[in-house]
Amino acid sequence: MCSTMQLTQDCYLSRLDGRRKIEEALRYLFQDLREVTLEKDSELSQNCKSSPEPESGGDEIKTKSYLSEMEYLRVENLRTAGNDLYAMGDWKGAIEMYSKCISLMERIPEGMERYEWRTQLMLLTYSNRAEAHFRSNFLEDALIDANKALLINPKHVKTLSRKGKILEALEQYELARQCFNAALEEAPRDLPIQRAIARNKVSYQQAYQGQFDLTKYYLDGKNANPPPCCNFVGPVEIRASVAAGGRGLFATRNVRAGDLLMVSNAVVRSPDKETLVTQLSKLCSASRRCLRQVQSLSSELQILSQEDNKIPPMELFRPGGELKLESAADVQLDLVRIHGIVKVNAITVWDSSLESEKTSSGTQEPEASESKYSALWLLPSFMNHSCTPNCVTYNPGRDILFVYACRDISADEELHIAYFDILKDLEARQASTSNWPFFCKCPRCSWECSFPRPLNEVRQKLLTAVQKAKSDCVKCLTAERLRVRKELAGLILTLDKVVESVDLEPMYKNWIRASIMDVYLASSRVLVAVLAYIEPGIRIQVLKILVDAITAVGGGDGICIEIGVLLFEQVQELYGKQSKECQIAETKLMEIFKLFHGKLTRNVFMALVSNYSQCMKLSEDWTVDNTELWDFWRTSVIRFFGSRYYFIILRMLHWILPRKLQHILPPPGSASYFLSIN
Ligand SMILES: C[S@@+](CC[C@H](N)C(=O)[O-])C[C@H]1O[C@@H](n2cnc3c(N)ncnc32)[C@H](O)[C@@H]1O
Repeated sequence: MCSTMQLTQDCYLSRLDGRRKIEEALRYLFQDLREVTLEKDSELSQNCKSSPEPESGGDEIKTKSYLSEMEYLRVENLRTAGNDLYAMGDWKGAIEMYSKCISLMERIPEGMERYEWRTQLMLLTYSNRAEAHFRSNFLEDALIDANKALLINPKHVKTLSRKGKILEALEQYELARQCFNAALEEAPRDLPIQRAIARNKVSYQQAYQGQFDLTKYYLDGKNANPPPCCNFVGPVEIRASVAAGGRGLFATRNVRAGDLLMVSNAVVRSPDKETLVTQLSKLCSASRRCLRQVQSLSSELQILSQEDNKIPPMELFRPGGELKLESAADVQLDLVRIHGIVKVNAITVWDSSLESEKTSSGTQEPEASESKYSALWLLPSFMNHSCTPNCVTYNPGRDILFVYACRDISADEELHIAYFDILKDLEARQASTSNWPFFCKCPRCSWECSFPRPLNEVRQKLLTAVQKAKSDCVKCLTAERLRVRKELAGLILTLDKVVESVDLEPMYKNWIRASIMDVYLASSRVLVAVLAYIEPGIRIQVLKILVDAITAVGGGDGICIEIGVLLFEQVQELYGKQSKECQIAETKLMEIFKLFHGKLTRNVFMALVSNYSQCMKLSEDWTVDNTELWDFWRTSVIRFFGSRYYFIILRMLHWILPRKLQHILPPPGSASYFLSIN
């Protein structure tokens, strides 16, 4: 019987090849067996006719479960078709074929003649279907299949390593390690398994111990990609938030500024939020774990959702947490709710390819522009907003979000991040929160609400003065410009004297400074633009004020690092690299970096300083304005050599001067490069 079946199968398959084979097979397989007509192939049909039919009558179970020769042939063909579709990357088609194949095989009872053959085939089909499920993100289904295959043969190497991979995707790194080790025992020289074990070791350290090594990423500069990072859940817990209502994230123990609290990979990302909804819906229908995680997020659709205020178990988010392989039927998520979840929780971040333009990492702003994308991070979605937050987010790219404590936090304290730029006055911050259905009552907002003098008015006046001085700088003649800029330098210090003279605790003074930060920044950027003319001591003083104010209010934003780096460079220049002042400035800058990047080695710290420094030089805002210098060169060249030879001389100077000094010449294309003098 076996040889007849083999012959039939060979006859049939030998006539089909490549795509035609699959198409033919599919057409054939989808027909009811009774309708299968193989007349076209006389040889094959003859063989089929000659194969024995199942015996009629007799034992009831035997006749029902016993497959006809045609059905045996069909089992083989279904499996082959499944494999072919799998090879073509059609996971859905492959799963369908394997499933049909399995249900046919299930009809062969134990003790039958071909039971051994059926067992082997069942093992391979389950194993392949596990892989197809894995590739289409049906992780729990993939695990169920891998388990079934391993029940048949617990030492099947391919299935063991597949199961390890699936378990890793389900964040079960310890169980994954056991699978890879078992596979290695069977195949000690298998390189992919050895590599999987090495990878698993890194994942284990990241997910369970919070050890992430981004050294290479930092040293490779701004165009590098961070390494894959696992989710990590540090000393945090979801609890009811009395202050905000709903839920919030809390510290479970005391943490120090710069400690890593969690790492999260976005589950979906897209430039537009509509696509996020589609992606999320697809993901939820594939993975029950993901569905339960997403379902626990707030949608703020009070009528539709009772989930919004439930406290989900941390196990749901913790790598290695309990894994339930339940059916999808008991958990449902409709599109309206997914829309709500995306609206409330998706964060808009800068695209990592535009790293240099990043001003703040991971601020939640509902509006998306071309250079930004929206993504949904699960556990960080439980963090509420504060205008004086104790946590910062850092997104190095690859949809990874690191959350660091930006100040010391006590056990049971609620963790907050800033949803938007908080270096603004109360009115502007309140305008930002209007995108969300809440009114910020954080200590800073509450204090500013009761502040007797409306800060905004003062800020507006100062800003107008700065703006006027800035435009005067551009319009007036060189000598005049210098005077105006010196006045501007005075303005920022006068402003700070006013703030300093107010009878308040230093923290409140810094809150005021943070609220009028745009004035400080506008003025300080102008200050930086006239590096050559302003006394360096003043510059350092101003930059120090800014760094202190920003760290006091939020513990650090991208801008804080920029100013910190600028301050460090100025101190280096003024006092020398070996000076005590420089060492103090370096320690301070390292503290600031720690808030964003955790603890760093000096090597990495220096590389990061240089990266930021380069980015700032490229960024328009911080570009040193050398217009006066360029104008001086242009007028001198024209005066001595005449306008006829101006361009030739200029080009020669560009050629002769070392790279370091090139900046003193007007760069080609700049306004100062051309002959006309404004
Ligand atoms: C990303 S969710 C934060 C977690 C949410 N509280 C929960 O229970 O799932 C954002 C929502 O939390 C609430 N929220 C965030 N910060 C808040 C604050 N400072 N005060 C009041 N509600 C806040 C708002 O309803 C906001 O739309």
